[in-house]
Amino acid sequence: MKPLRIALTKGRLEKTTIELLEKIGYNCDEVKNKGRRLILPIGNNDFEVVLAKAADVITYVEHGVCDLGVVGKDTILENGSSFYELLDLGFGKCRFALATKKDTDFYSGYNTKTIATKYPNVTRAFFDDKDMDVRIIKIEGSVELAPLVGLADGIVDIVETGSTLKANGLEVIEWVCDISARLIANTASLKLRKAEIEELQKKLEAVTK
Ligand SMILES: Nc1ncnc2c1ncn2[C@@H]1O[C@H](COP(=O)(O)OP(=O)(O)OP(=O)(O)O)[C@@H](O)[C@H]1O
Ligand SMILES: O=P(O)(O)OC[C@H]1O[C@H](OP(=O)(O)OP(=O)(O)O)[C@H](O)[C@@H]1O
Repeated sequence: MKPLRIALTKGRLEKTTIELLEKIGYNCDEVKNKGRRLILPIGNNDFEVVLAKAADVITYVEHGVCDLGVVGKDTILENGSSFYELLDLGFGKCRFALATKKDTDFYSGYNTKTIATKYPNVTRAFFDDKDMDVRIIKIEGSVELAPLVGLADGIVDIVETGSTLKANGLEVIEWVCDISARLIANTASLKLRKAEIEELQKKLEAVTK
């Protein structure tokens, strides 16, 4: 049978994911020495690893070309729908927050507020929950800039240590939700390759508790 294929989010989550796979006994030397290769074997050809941008991990898993994925809850909330979330892997911990310039009374006044974010769907759901109409502007990065240059009244963004907010004179006015890395599975793979997937899930569970 073909090895199970796992899509891993490259960047911030990459190193810890590889460390976890090594901790449960799979040799990841090929991934660590990948060069420009995009599909790598791990273990004794037990799995194939694909390294992809976060949102693409979900696309590959949803389309069934990858059986499993490791991706942040932020990406799942923003993009995800038809796959199973199997496990909270307990790393990549950060939070979504609503932040503004320090000492701003964000909720005062009757004018429609403008929010800049990389995560328009998460932002829409957050304000819908409050029955609050906001204008959302999609930004691709360095979201903290938007209130500083006068583009937005606030931002919804990821906060980990809080140092980016602090360095730019911004503060959290409300926490939106917690984020961490998750193991996800394609719905058909979970039925067809249940035993193999459950075995991996159990091993990961044992080291992430
Ligand atoms: N401080 C943080 N900022 C952003 N993401 C974080 C942070 N800490 C943990 N994460 C998690 O790491 C994941 C990957 O983040 P990373 O910045 O590597 O990629 P990205 O968000 O796609 O950004 P880029 O477009 O710069 O590659 C996020 O989706 C999130 O789950
Ligand atoms: O609370 P902190 O520890 O400061 O981390 C949070 C910052 O890190 C992320 O940005 P990233 O470095 O991914 O750059 P980006 O803004 O270009 O996406 C996030 O969007 C915040 O800006």
